[in-house]
Order: sequence, then C-alpha cells, then structure tokens
Amino acid sequence: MGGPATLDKVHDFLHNLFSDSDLMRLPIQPLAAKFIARRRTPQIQDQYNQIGGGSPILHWTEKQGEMMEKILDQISPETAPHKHYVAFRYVDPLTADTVKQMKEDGIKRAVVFTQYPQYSCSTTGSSLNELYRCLKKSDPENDIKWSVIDRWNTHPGFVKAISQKIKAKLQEYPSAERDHVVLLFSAHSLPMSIVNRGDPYPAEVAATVDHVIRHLKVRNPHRLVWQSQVGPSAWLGPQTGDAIKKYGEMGKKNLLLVPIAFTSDHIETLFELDIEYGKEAHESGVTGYKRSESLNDDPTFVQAMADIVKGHLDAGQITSPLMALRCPACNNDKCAEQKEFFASQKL
Ligand SMILES: C=CC1=C(C)c2cc3[nH]c(cc4nc(cc5[nH]c(cc1n2)c(C)c5CCC(=O)O)C(CCC(=O)O)=C4C)c(C)c3C=C
Ligand code: FES
Ligand SMILES: [Fe+2]
Repeated sequence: MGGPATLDKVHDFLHNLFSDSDLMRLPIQPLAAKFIARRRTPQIQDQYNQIGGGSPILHWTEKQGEMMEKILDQISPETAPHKHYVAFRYVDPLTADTVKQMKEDGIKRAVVFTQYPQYSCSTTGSSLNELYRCLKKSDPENDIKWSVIDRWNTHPGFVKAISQKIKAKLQEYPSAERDHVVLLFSAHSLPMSIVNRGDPYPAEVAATVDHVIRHLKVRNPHRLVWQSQVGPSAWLGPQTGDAIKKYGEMGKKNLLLVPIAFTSDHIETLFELDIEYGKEAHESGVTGYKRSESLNDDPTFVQAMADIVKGHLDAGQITSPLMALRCPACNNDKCAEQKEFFASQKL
C-alpha cells in the first residue's frame, strides 16, 4: 500500500487511494476522489504530523528487503543473487516506476511477495491488478517471468515473530496480573459489502490469531477486533475503539493490543492505537493499556520473510491454489484477467 513519507505527499496518497476502484467504488470516481482527497488531507496530515511527520513504511520496507536478500543469498545460494524492489500502490515508489526500473535492470525472473500477510481483494488483489496493468504497458512481451506469494498468514516464522512481540509486552505487566491480561488482536476492518462478496481476509486474519494463540501456549483471554473504518457504510465489527471502551467498562484493567494484519508501523498503530485509543482507554479505566510492537526490522520476522521466499522458490509454485478461485460475488473482470495472467506464467 505504502504511505506518505512527508506531509506534502498526503494529498496524492489519498487521491490515488480514493481513485482505486479495486479498493472502493465511488459514484463518478475521478471527481469524487479529487473532492474527498482534498477535504480529507488536512485531518490526515495532522495525524501524520503527530507520528513524526510521515509514514515510516518506506524506511521499514527497504530495511526488511535489504536484510531479507542477505539471508536469502545464504539459505538459497542456487538462486542468488537476490535483489528486492519496492512497489507501493498509492505513493512513491509506485508499481509503474518499479516495473520500468526492473526492465531497465534486465530482470528476467521475479517473485511478487505481498507484504499483506492475509489476502484481501481490496489490498493484495488491488496491487496484483495494478501490477498486471503496468506489465501490459511496460513488459508486453512478458520478458520477466513472475510467480506470486499471495498470502502467508499462518507461516510458522511469522506466527513466531508476532508471538515473541506479545510475550515481550506481557512481561511488562506485574507478574500477578500477567495471565489475566486481555489480548485484543486488531486488524484493519473491511466494508461489509466486501466481506459479503466472499473476501478471504476475515477468515485469514482469524486463522493468524488462532495460530498465534496456539503458539503462545498461554491462557490469556483474547478477542479479534477491527479498526480504522472510514465513511458511513457498514464495516466488519466489533470496532477496536468500542471494544476497548466496553472492556474498560466491564472492569478489565489490562488490555494488550496486538496489530495482526500489517507488518510495520503505520498511522493505525502509531496514531490510532497508541494516541487516539490510548487516550480513550485511560478515560474508560483501562490503566494497563499497552500495544505489542510492530514487526518492523525484527530479526525473527525478516528470517521468516526469507524462509517464505525460499519455500516458495523450492516448491516451484506460480501462485497458491487459493488464487485460482475468485470471490463468489466478484463483479470485477480485472480480477479474472490478472489471475489468468499470473497463473499462465511459465518458469
Ligand atoms: C490489511 C490492511 C488493510 C486493509 C484490509 C485495508 C482495507 C481498506 N482500507 C480502506 C480505506 C482506507 N485505508 C486507509 C489507510 C490505510 N489502510 C491500511 C491498511 C489496510 N486497508 C493502512 C496501513 C493505511 C495507512 C497507511 C499508513 O501509512 O499508515 C485510508 C487513508 C486514511 C484515511 O483517509 O483515513 C483509507 C481511506 C478501505 C475502503 C478498505 C477496504 C475496502
Ligand atoms: S473481488 Fe475477490 S476475486 Fe474479484
Ligand atoms: Fe485501509
């Protein structure tokens, strides 16, 4: 997805986001996107201002890529050297520019590695549709051969990395209270229209939570809640903010928030969870409100990234079997074209 590294990039980020018909359909979308982006820019700029003046996602993604390629060169010497490229959906480095750069660099074999652990047609799906469009323009002869890591929501390394972050944060609670801390797993919500289309994301997020809980081997009570809904339509709930408030009212003093659907820090962790909900939590009597750290450049996580790529290369798979199936209520022809394109790659 990417995020604006500086405040002056917020407008274009929002404009590109609201223009994306794979993420949301708006009436007279080009006009609506212009209008909403302009109206929303000051509020979102203020949020980025409060987290240090921009999104750290490019910094973390570059760092993860550099660390991962070094590990890959060691564990998969037969496919070395490995080189990472970053393709963001809404802000520099945009997918179109990255594809052009790869062509210039003479790349012949590439792995699309989505950085969303769980698959949603609104996120990974949108990015794959965009990549497919860019390739049609910049690599019509299909010079670069592609395979796709389209989801990795239950990969043991990823599960282990998240679990370690939770364990570390649990240690910060007094030992007598530690076993009763409520683990609130929080993921970005989805509009119900997308959930009901049959989007795989809610079930895949729940599967991650289940694997983490099993891996942790703790008896803490836990719940999966959903954050960051925008606009007036119905979104998948319960909302994270409401859950924090209600648990506070129920007398739960210790809540540990666990971001579960995004691997580096962003506005939803640094602003929404830490600043916005942190304040509300204290007002609701949640005195032990904490958040487990994002994975960022965590060595266990970066090792997992390398293992995921190696596993993918070793298996010789083009896409996962799940990619063969569209949502039962998909009405987006672009999904079909994109899926056919990637499935037809010959390595
Ligand atoms: C797994 C992660 C995400 C899913 C699923 C997702 C779906 C989704 N998002 C919107 C609308 C907006 N998202 C916005 C920002 C944003 N979204 C995610 C992640 C997911 N979105 C992140 C990490 C970010 C922030 C990037 C950062 O740098 O921090 C925004 C812009 C902010 C705002 O205006 O409030 C919108 C809008 C929809 C409609 C949707 C599913 C259809
Ligand atoms: S919307 Fe899910 S496959 Fe098209
Ligand atoms: Fe979003």
